[in-house]
Amino acid sequence: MSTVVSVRGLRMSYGKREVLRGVDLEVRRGETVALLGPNGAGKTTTIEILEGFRHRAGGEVEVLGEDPSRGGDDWRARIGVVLQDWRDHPRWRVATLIDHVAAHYPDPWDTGELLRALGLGGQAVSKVGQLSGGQRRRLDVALGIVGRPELLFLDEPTTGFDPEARREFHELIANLDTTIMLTTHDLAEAEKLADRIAVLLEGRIAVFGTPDELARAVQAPSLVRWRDGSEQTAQPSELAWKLHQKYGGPVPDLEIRRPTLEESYLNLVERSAA
Ligand SMILES: Nc1ncnc2c1ncn2[C@@H]1O[C@H](COP(=O)(O)OP(=O)(O)OP(=O)(O)O)[C@@H](O)[C@H]1O
Repeated sequence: MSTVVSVRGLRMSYGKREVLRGVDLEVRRGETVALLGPNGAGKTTTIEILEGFRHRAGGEVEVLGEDPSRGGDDWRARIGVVLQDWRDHPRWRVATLIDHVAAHYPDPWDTGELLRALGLGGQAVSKVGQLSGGQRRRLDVALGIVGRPELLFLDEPTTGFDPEARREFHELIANLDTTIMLTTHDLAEAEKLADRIAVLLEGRIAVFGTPDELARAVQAPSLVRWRDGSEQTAQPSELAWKLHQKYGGPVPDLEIRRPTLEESYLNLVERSAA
């Protein structure tokens, strides 16, 4: 599987404040990677460096085979970007704006088809400034994918979506045939969309892997419940074995619940803050 994004020892500072202190990351073609981390961890900074919008202080970065700080128009046309906050063109009509952006790409989506796919079919002639927050966000996504990018960056894509819009958006993203890198604070979203999850903490990637690998690496406690009690433990099979011995056979109503992604994540963040 080929590598689409390769980051080695990425460093970035704002003034004297060092935000990224050696980020290593690799995204393979076709996969969806979620970048998680607390507020201010440097997720947007990382994404903006990969998009070529920000110059790094150090380290090696390659996106679609090029250094983003030197990427030209052809390179940029292969990348789709959905920024966190994009407030412009209030007077443009939705379809006109998409047509305008689509004209910059060699093989764009058909505007009507794209709007329908994003649940914006009824807003084609609405002015951008009159859209609701969720509709505006979907338009951001439309603008990010209209050029059928090989690599799509989504920075907190579903902020402000209602549950139905979020579900529809997840279906759309899951069906996109492209490599995706997204940031989110929604753990359920990361679990649903991402093949692998990277957690950015204190300027480095603390853990990178599937949700299961993350849970194993973090070793957040599992909950063991049985008829006569319950206990949280990082070694559930050990406890189950002890209980087995204590009962002299099968443990009545034994249940082992592994940590959710959210529990693993919070455990990791709390440990780093301690
Ligand atoms: N242009 C800038 N100038 C100075 N400091 C900045 C700038 N952009 C970001 N920062 C600082 O760098 C740190 C990382 O910011 P960044 O936006 O990358 O974090 P984030 O992980 O995306 O946060 P959030 O989850 O809140 O979006 C923060 O402390 C932020 O205040």
